[in-house]
Amino acid sequence: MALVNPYVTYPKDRRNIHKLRDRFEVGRFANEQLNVYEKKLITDWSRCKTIGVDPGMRDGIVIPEDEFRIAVAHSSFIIEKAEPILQKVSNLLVGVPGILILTDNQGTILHIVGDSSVRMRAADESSLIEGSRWLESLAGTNGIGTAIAQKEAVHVFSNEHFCEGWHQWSCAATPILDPFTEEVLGVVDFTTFDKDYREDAVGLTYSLSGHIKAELRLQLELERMQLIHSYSDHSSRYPADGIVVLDRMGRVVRSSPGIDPDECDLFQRCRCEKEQPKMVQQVYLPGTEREIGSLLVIHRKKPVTISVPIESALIRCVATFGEFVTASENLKLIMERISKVIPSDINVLLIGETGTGKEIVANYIHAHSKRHAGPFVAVNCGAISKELFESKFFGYERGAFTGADPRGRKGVFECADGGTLFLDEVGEMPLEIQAALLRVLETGRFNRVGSEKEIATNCRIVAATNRSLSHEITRGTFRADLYYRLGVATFDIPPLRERPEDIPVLIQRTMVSLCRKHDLPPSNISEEAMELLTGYSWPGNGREVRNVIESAMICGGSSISVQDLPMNIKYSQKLPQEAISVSGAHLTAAQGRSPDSTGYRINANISQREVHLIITTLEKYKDIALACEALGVSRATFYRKCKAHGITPSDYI
Ligand SMILES: Nc1ncnc2c1ncn2[C@@H]1O[C@H](COP(=O)(O)OP(=O)(O)OP(=O)(O)O)[C@@H](O)[C@H]1O
Repeated sequence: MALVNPYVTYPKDRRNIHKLRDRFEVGRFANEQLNVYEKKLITDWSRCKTIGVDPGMRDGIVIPEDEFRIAVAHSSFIIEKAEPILQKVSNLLVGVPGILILTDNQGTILHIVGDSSVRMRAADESSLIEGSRWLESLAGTNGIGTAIAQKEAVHVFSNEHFCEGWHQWSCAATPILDPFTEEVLGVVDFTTFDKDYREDAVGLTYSLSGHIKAELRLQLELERMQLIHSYSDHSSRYPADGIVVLDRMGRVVRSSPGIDPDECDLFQRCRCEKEQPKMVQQVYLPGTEREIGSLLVIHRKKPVTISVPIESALIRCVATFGEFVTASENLKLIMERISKVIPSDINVLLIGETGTGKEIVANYIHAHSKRHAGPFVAVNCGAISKELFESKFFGYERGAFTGADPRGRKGVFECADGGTLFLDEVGEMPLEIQAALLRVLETGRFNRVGSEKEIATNCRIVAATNRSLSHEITRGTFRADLYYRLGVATFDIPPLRERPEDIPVLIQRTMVSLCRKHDLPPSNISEEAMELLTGYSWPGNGREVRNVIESAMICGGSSISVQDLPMNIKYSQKLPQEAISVSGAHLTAAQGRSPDSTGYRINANISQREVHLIITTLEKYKDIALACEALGVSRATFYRKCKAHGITPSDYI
């Protein structure tokens, strides 16, 4: 805001203004050479005349009391900040015959401080009191109204005022602007009798307005942060709906992607054509009763719900651990505990169903450990034949066996030297190999196949399994001593069905990453499709999410609807919580954990559904690898499930 307004920059001369006003009244200024200041006065007076302001006005317009109360409530946060500032300055202006005035953006006087005799005469002679309104359209050219109209600092002196009733006053005024939007929020005015006119008065209002604006900035920043926090919080609580948060002035601070605030009735007016919010909440400053804005939950119009890529609040409330994301409070705690053991270099065992993200957790451990500059070597123990185990793990010397690389080869222990060795599906390891692995873990040394020479190894082991190793120990298929060596720190990664809040999160993440991978435009997902996806039990966890979304995106283009989902999801029904936990127990049992020890029954319906799913997928793809991919399970899991259900895959290919 620059001090360039002619009301400020031109010297005040009552006689000249008087002459100009006479010529204005008889319309004799048309052909005259007027300077910028005179032109400005003529323009402003003409505007007042055109809109019908009475130049003979002697009393300001006072609004009804209840209207004034509303105006005060509406500007309470400005009053709160401005009042102490004006009071402090007024205390310093001892003996100065003037009053400091605060108004709202409608020119309503909210607060007056200063010389009591000036204040009294202003009230008596001009109704210049709290509750009077000074917009230019009501009171003609005047300090308050003209500062609002021109959004600039002004100094309206004596007979520069359009109405005769204010000619005895001199009013310096500066608008208070919103620190973020630069909209006028109110005005600071300094009024004296015209005989006490002080050129520096406008400087006073200018600096007061700047001071108030700075205070408001701090306050609004704080409120904005709180409003955004409420938005994030509600977005994760109502993932299927749209959220709009408004600040205390009713301005939109944030709205969910796909929700157009213009399409919504943000103030819930009756008989409104626009979308009515299904929930409205006031937002308060924490620990206070101070209302800082409101939050609206809006039912999303079908079919579009979630847009990708988005800066969604849901995503924002999600914790990320490298590639691993979760909105589940329980899983966040587990991940935090994992983070704590990373610096210690101890071996870590991760237990969780297929596709729960164990490998990305292992990667996270490596990337954040002191070994991060070393190699990360992942080995799927379930995919290596018994015969090749030794050579794969320990390497072999030249000519060790027929068909081997004639130059010899390093095993994974050597490859992972100085880094992390990730042993996936460690529960699938044959007993003989377990003994060899245990030896290496105990001694830190091994021999290549066909060599007498011992090699030292220096790697951290992160192992993963979807089996209950304690159950395997009781069955005698897993060595207890190896279990204790591997599982110095053991963590359970819960399946997706036990943390349904992660389903939309993984869907969104997957859509964003697939958009990037396939160079696709941002995609949407219909509400019905989203409902089916969130109600599904995801036996293949994150991997299955990826497969389903990838094929749906390829089929459905930029908008995924129910018809793009696979049959098993399309015809799945949301399972009641009880059934979901039974289903969990069933899958756990199938993976080797004891159903008896957990006391769960196997639900025959769910078992049947799994059988149906495996068979129809096999019949559709006629290929085990493709069927595994479509189901989102590893080959080992697939075979385990076939075995558990007595299915012979070759019967259906
Ligand atoms: N919480 C998660 N955050 C991000 N991606 C996830 C998450 N959970 C699973 N995924 C995704 O699911 C897929 C499978 O992840 P990963 O291979 O790490 O699972 P796993 O538990 O090791 O499976 P397996 O039993 O076959 O070893 C990956 O594409 C991964 O990106």
